[in-house]
This record gives sequence, structure tokens and C-alpha cells, in this order.
Amino acid sequence: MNKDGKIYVAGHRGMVGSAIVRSLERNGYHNIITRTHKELDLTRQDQVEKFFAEEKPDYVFLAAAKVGGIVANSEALADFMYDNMILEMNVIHEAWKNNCKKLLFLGSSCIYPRMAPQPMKENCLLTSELEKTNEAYALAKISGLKYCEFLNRQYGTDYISCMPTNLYGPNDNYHPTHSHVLPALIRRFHEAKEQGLTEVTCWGTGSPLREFLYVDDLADGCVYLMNNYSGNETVNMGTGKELTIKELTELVAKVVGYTGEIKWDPSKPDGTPRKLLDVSKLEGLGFHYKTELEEGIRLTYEDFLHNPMRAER
Ligand SMILES: NC(=O)C1=CN([C@@H]2O[C@H](COP(=O)(O)OP(=O)(O)OC[C@H]3O[C@@H](n4cnc5c(N)ncnc54)[C@H](OP(=O)(O)O)[C@@H]3O)[C@@H](O)[C@H]2O)C=CC1
Ligand SMILES: C[C@H]1O[C@H](OP(=O)(O)OP(=O)(O)OC[C@H]2O[C@@H](n3cnc4c(=O)[nH]c(N)nc43)[C@H](O)[C@@H]2O)[C@@H](O)[C@@H](O)C1=O
Repeated sequence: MNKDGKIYVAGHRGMVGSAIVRSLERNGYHNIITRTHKELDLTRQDQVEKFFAEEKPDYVFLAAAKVGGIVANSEALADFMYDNMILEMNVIHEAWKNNCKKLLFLGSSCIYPRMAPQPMKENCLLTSELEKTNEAYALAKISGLKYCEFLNRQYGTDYISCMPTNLYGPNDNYHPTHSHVLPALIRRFHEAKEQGLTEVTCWGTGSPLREFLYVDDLADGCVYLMNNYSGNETVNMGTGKELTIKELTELVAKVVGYTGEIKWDPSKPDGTPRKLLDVSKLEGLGFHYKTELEEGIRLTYEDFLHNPMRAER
């Protein structure tokens, strides 16, 4: 990316978008444009058309989406499909119509088949059935990924996509029921510690395996790909390391300083049993993550403590 090029980061107030803005600034990019959801609703085609026609960004990072954890996804299948499908099509299409040179679309490891061989390679996409708890989100995300590929094939654009594993870090969503597991645990254990509770209950059985990437590493990887990758196939972004949800709860409790008992509620969904990315393509391109999980949880807990407004968004 040209250092003076105009870069639009969609979703800059979210966890990923804000980390991408930090990474761009660290790397000397200064011509960054942003709009809040209130200023520009990306599901509104007329608004997106007007914005792109006026601003004509050279580069786009598409980090705006309707996002949520396992329960939020499974309770609002229709909304997750509609909002994400419309938003992606509007942004990618207007980027192309207005000659945007390069665009990065964010997929998610949860859009690979539920029982894909582990660790999951990029070429396992669309090879078997999806996970039911996030089927709607996955179908929308797969469409966005494919639309980038089809524009490249039909019109010669250079629109790429990446496939992040579960992410965590500053500016996460700490909603008690709609967030992802890691922010949910930080909040639950913090509140239990403050209130002197002797037990907390977490969801499912604790047996599913998950992989977690610190969001600033993901953002550095996104900027790296925009400068070092072109191609129709997506690129996995993770650590290649996994742990059980039970092990995760113990680690978060240790960082937060909660010493009570941890119980399980098996009436809540476990979701995909295992979701580990094969990161050999990313590493072959020359990128490696920096932040190990315990350190990343410490940094995230600091952010939670010092940004109470974020914790309530
Ligand atoms: N979090 C994770 O673990 C993972 C995330 N990803 C991907 O990363 C991307 C960003 O996720 P994340 O940062 O976690 O999510 P957040 O919810 O933190 O951020 C999403 C941002 O998008 C904005 N947004 C949503 N809908 C609209 C809209 N209609 N118009 C304008 N802005 C909108 C939100 O604004 P507002 O809050 O005001 O609605 C928010 O700022 C997504 O594509 C997601 O799929 C991929 C893998 C894992
Ligand atoms: C990133 C990805 O995130 C989602 O997939 P997921 O990995 O299943 O997401 P999750 O973080 O919500 O849960 C991970 C595991 O953790 C367990 N768990 C325990 N206790 C809590 C808890 O308190 N909250 C939550 N949310 N989960 C909990 C929970 O039961 C599950 O076994 C997708 O919808 C998908 O669309 C997507 O993009």
C-alpha cells in the first residue's frame, strides 16, 4: 500500500477495526478515513454508494460486521445472515465500482465445515456441512469471500480475504450473553471476585477445543497481507495452538485473580468440537504472531479495567 494512499477502515470502533487503525498508524499510514455506524449504515445501499463516490478510497479493510458469540449467533440466524450479506455486498461492490486498488475481507474460522480435518487448511472451505449454531453467519461470510474471488476472476481486481481464528483484545464486546467466550469469562470472573462469590457457572461442558489470537497480532497480519499477498484463496490467521474451554477458564481465572469454584451448564451449546487452523500458509508468507495467550489475556484484562465504557458497549 502506498503510504499516502487513502485507506478506509470499515468498523473502526470495533475490536478488529480499532486494532487495524492502530497497526496502520504504527506503520506510518496517515491518510485513514472512518465513519461510525451512525454516520454511515453499511446495510444501506444508497448511503454506501454516496460515501464511495465521494471518498474513492484506494484501499479498504472491511472489519464491519454483525458479530457475536455462540448464543447471539444461534438466536438471531436471520439477522446475522441479512445484515452481513447486505453489508458485505454493498461495500465490496462499491469498492470495485469506484476503482479501489485493494480490499481485505475478514472471514472467520467458524465458516469452515463443522467436522473439517484438523488442523484446518484453507482448501477445506465448502467441503462438508456447516456448524448449525453459526450457519447463517457462515453463509454470509462465505458469500463475501466468494464475491471477492469472483471480482478478481471476472474483472481482474486484487481483493483478498483472511480467515481469523477466535480473537480477543482491547475494545472487545463484554455483553454477558451475546459476547464471545474470552470477554465473557473476563467479566464473569472479575464480577465474581468483586462480589466475593465462591462459584461461577460457565457454558457447555468445557470440552470443546479453541484457538485464540490477540487482536493486535491479527491487525499486523492484515496490514502485512495487504502489502505481501495477492490471490483468490483465503489465508488462515491464528497461532496453530489450542486448549480446551475448561483450560481457558482456569487461565482467565488465574489472570483475573478469581479463586472460587467453576461449574458447567451443559444446557448451553458447546458448538464446534474442535477448530484449529493450519497456519503454514501465513508463516510461509513470512508472518508470525507475537503475543502468547496468557500475556494477551493480561493485556485485555488491563483494558477491561481501564475502559469501563468499552465494557458496556
Ligand atoms: N471477534 C472475533 O473473535 C472474530 C471476528 N472476526 C471478524 O472480524 C470482523 C470484526 O469483528 P469484531 O471487531 O470482533 O466485531 P465488533 O462487533 O467489535 O466490531 C464490528 C464493527 O462493525 C460495525 N458495524 C456493524 N454493523 C454495521 C453497519 N450496518 N454499518 C456500519 N458499521 C457497522 C460495528 O458498529 P456498532 O458497534 O456501532 O454497530 C462495530 O464497530 C468481522 O468481520 C468478524 O467476522 C473473525 C473471526 C473472529
Ligand atoms: C469467533 C466465532 O465465535 C462463535 O463460535 P464459538 O467459537 O463457538 O464461540 P464462543 O466464543 O461464543 O464460544 C466458545 C465456547 O466457549 C463456551 N463458553 C463457556 N462459557 C461461555 C460464555 O460465558 N460465553 C460464551 N460466548 N461462550 C462460553 C461455549 O459454550 C463454546 O463451547 C461463532 O458463533 C462464530 O460465528 C464466530 O465467529
